[in-house]
Amino acid sequence: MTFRISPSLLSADFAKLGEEVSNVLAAGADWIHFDVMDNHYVPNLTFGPMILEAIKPYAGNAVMDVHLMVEPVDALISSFAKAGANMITFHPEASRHVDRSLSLIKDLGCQAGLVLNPATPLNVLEHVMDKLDMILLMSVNPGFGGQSFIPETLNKTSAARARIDAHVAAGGQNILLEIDGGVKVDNIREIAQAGADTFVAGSAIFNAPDYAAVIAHMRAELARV
Ligand SMILES: O=C(CO)[C@@H](O)[C@H](O)COP(=O)(O)O
Repeated sequence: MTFRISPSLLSADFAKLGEEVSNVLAAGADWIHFDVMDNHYVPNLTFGPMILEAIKPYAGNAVMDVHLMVEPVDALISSFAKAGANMITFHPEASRHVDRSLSLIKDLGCQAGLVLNPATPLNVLEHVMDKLDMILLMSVNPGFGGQSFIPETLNKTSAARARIDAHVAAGGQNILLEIDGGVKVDNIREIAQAGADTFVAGSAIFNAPDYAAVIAHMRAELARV
């Protein structure tokens, strides 16, 4: 399996975001995870599309993995697609018309995903599997970096993996499975063994003095899966 590491800029130094993007990619990251919080859907406020546009040149060809923690979603989907997002994910609770929001993302030329909070059941995926490029399972409640991984996420990850495998076996497209929250060197292997292939890590990488060393450690753990 191919694994991807997507460092969350939420824990980066906001005073030098462009440099942080270049540095973490040079340190071996695959994607850049861009957490958009609106102080409405979640109790925190981060960045908008103008910031994404400003940092995009620092990312080269790396996927800008935009996680919308906003409500409503549709107007911002368009703004972030124009600003350079490659993957756009949103929470089903935040869209009145989930199928329409997924189509909007695809029509704008981006990849689309749904994000499930720890207490959101997998059933919400049932009628939209054909439209998904990625499922993002939150392993913390959204809004803040630096929280502890919720262990029940491992069972949910296995169940999501089983759904994806069944979908592919029935002739459907592959769907990436990303986990976000409390991902560290010491739990990434267990999360991968449960079925994840894409890992968001914020504080584990950006709070460390040597990004490359942490990413190399994570990859070494993933190589043991
Ligand atoms: O979306 C979120 C939080 O809402 C995450 O992306 C966190 O930013 C991950 O941070 P760590 O738990 O890895 O520090």
